[in-house]
Amino acid sequence: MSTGGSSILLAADGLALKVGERWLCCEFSLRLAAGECLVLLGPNGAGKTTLLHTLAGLRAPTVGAVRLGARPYADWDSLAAARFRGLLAQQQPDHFSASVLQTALIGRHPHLGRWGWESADDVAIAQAALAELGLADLAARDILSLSGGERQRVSIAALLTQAPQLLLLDEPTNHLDLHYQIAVLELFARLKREGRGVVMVLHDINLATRFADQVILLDGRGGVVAGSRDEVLQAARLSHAFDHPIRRVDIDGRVIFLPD
Ligand SMILES: Nc1ncnc2c1ncn2[C@@H]1O[C@H](COP(=O)(O)OP(=O)(O)OP(=O)(O)O)[C@@H](O)[C@H]1O
Repeated sequence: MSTGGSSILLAADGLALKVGERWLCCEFSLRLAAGECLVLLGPNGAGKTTLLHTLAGLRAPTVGAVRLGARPYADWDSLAAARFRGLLAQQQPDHFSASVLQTALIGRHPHLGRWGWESADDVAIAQAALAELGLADLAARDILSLSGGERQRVSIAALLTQAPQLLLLDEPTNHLDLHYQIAVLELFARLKREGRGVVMVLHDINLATRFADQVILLDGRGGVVAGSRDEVLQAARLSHAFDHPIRRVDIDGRVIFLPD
């Protein structure tokens, strides 16, 4: 995949991943430029989260190299890396009571000075992020009292509060109703247009069709196809990867993939 001359936020060369004795994907490369969205697709257990965590620098690739901006993760100071890229994890472990605002403020930690105190500006950034996710009225609520969808939106607000250049999102639509699924993906699309980079794991092929510029499709058997959205999202490739017949339908100028 090539993205011309614009600023590269994330690159991987000759990447291949193995867990235990099983290869999740054979070698491939990627380039993600500012202003682009890459979607990772594939069946359960194919390796999407493992790949996302590798791209986030949380685990080393089995083969190949990952670069954040122009440098390998090993050359990054951990706080600087946390200001550059942020990860929305698939599950949020909540063990202790905290307010929604305090939880969103965790996103400011990589930005705080040596004493670690949040300033009024940090609080304003967190409050704006909560408002963006429709959570302003819940700012004082205990995080342990929230519904699944509300909790997911707080996690997204914490990521916006972190304000990284590159957003790595593991199933960002988890727990969200239809309205918020589209709203959060539109929000990430806006951040992308403003010059950030987005990498996200999705299960919905039609949301991938709508929001991706590039796609990496893992087939769960070690096969991987990486390329532009239209190169990768083809009925035959998707049917093979998901081991289920999938048809392409064109409706009112939009492409829809339907499982038989
Ligand atoms: N430490 C490990 N040892 C052995 N296998 C592992 C380990 N970690 C992950 N796996 C396996 O690697 C595979 C890929 O897991 P991963 O979570 O990346 O898949 P995924 O595509 O994100 O799946 P899902 O769609 O179900 O979330 C799974 O079969 C998982 O059980």
